[in-house]
Amino acid sequence: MSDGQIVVSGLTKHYKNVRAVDNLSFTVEPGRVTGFLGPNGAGKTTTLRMLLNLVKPTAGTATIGGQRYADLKDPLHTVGAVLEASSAHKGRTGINHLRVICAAAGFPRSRADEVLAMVGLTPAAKRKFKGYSLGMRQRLGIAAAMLGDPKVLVLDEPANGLDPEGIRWMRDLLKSLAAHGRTVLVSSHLLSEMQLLADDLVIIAAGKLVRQGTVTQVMDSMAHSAEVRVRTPQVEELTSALAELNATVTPNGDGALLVTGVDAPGVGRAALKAGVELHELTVERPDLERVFLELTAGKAAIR
Ligand SMILES: Nc1ncnc2c1ncn2[C@@H]1O[C@H](COP(=O)(O)OP(=O)(O)OP(=O)(O)O)[C@@H](O)[C@H]1O
Repeated sequence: MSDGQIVVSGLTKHYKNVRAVDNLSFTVEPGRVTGFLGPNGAGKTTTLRMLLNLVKPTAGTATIGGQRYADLKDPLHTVGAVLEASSAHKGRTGINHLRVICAAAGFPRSRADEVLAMVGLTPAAKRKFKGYSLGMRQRLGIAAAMLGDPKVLVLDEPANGLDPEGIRWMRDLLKSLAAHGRTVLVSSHLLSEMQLLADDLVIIAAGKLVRQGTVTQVMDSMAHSAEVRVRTPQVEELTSALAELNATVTPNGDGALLVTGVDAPGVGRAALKAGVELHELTVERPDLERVFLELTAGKAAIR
């Protein structure tokens, strides 16, 4: 087993009336950014907290490189985590916040300057934490997580509070950390962001796994919902030919028809057979936003 592989197996957390996480299993590979997606209340934070030994599972295990967090020999060099907008002593400067952690963890003091530079906060090093914007606090949180140069990075909704430029910066940083072999697990409900950032996706709803795979695999698994856009001067003939195949045909308003239930070759064959002239035949891939909504629709309520 690889050093930085995360394996979640049968992980379960029941609170009094809520199955926050329900027999959840998935793996997260090193060298890749994995997006951990789910609607509000899906159980993402609870899962990450169990992985980091901050919440005790009702059942199941979560391991990093084959070991539970509690059994890691050198946790600070193994896992760095940013669980919520970083909190720090309000009157302390950014650099001092990091130096305090270095001192407590036995890291060299110079490491504080290195990670501060890594997150682009050097110009604000001597400003007090209370004057930091939410985006700057997120950056400081990441800096703190990177102090031990960990193999695994776990971030809960790191894009929260970041402006578009901050989000781009975060994306580049996380991708480059993964490209250097680290395991990067990022929770989010920002699907558009995950589409740009993640290599792999783990999608949960109501505490349960709904999909795991590469971004492309997850999209392909939803291929049945792909629509075929077709344009023809013989709308009625094509519509009735497709109706025989039980396809659903919806006028798109711009003169095109949107067809579901039959793939593009099927539409082409039906048109040929019916002697219908086609002016356009395109597959409209569903975007991740739609895939995600379809996968998790209705699940948030049944808890
Ligand atoms: N300490 C707790 N006691 C009782 N219920 C809890 C506790 N922590 C979480 N829950 C419940 O467990 C479920 C999952 O919560 P969790 O915070 O893990 O979801 P999430 O996916 O991180 O959601 P969000 O995106 O809103 O942060 C929710 O219904 C939540 O109310």
